[in-house]
Amino acid sequence: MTSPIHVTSEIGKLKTVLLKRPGREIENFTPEMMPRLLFDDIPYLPIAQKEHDYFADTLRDNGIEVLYLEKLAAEALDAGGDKVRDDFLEQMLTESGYATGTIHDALKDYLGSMNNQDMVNKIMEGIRKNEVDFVPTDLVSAAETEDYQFYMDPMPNLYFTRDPSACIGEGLSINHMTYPARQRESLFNEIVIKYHPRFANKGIHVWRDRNHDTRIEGGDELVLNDHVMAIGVSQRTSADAIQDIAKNLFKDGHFDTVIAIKIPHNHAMMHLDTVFTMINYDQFTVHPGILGEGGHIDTWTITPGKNEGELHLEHRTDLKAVLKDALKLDDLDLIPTGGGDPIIAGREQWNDGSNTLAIAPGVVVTYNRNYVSNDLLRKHGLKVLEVISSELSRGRGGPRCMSCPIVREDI
Ligand SMILES: NC(=[NH2+])NCCC[C@H](N)C(=O)O
Repeated sequence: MTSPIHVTSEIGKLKTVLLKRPGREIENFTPEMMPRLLFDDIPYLPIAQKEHDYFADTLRDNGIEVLYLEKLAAEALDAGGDKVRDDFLEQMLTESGYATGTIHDALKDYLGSMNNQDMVNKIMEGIRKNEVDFVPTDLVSAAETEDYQFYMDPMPNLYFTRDPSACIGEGLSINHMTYPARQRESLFNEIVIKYHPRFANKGIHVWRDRNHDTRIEGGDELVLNDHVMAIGVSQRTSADAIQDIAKNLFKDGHFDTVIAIKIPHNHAMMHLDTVFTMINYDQFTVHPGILGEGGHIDTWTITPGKNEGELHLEHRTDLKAVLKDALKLDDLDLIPTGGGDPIIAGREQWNDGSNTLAIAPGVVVTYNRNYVSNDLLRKHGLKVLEVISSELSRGRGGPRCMSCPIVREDI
């Protein structure tokens, strides 16, 4: 039986990818909510959808099957039946702050009256107080702050499907994410893997599930080849989580090396893939801003230790040398975002100029607005497919963030 998930590199010909078409959730908030929701602006929904459809069409035109999270989630609930739907709803309400109580009951009635697709869409876009038929009379619900508009917050970051889960080999990680704004997202991935007919009971290995306190996000998880991963030590991914997943990958998978790369902990560079991506057998994009004096950066090469369950860590600071050794290459082409010019690099990195999605070795999808980086990629021999990006980029993520590869051909 071939596994429904198969990802043994960042660059192998992409066959199947998971996207989320931006919906009402990306505009269902006010400027005051932006920092907490990890957005820098409020996108204009019709244009964001147009841009996203253009992105999806670009992938389809290149022979890639596009799946949508919102559709898979509803189909998973359809297949799971009443008990699965009820458990999912309870879990979602609990994680939204309503484990019990009259608001819980009112929200459950409200969502419970919908079909699965409407319910999924509604949870994603958020629930305003004024849309639920409910007058609080008990002390706890009456004490809820009146001026806050939402019972359940929107989840505008869902179109960054890269982050709540990551496919690795024939398995995946279903992630406990860092900020409350995104923590509920991976519940959708969990039900898809457990109950969607395409994935359920197919022997998919979950390298690490969402029931953890330590945090990891897919934007930090890069599959370099069938035995080497790079994982960012970042604002979103902790060292503990990296060591935990490394142990599981070494124990039950075909992986023997995890390179942990420490990047600055800030919003513009929240994940490794905002500053570093693999785009060909021996080519990478690198944002010059992550390299310190002399081009150095902290890395730890993690390999299995002497005894079962132990890890061996080697600290090194020459990224190029570390990658060359791990990938057994004589040379490497590290292509600097914005050509290395500090103003252009800063500007283009902010709009995800380093966040390229490879759909085959040497073929990448990028945002058209990063024209300096795009030209440079072409000069380095890459085929660059540009997609439109005025509204999508306001969420601080590019083509790699907006896509979760499910199946790639081996390299
Ligand atoms: N893989 C990525 N770089 N994803 C970008 C996620 C952006 C999103 N606004 C966040 O802060 O979480």
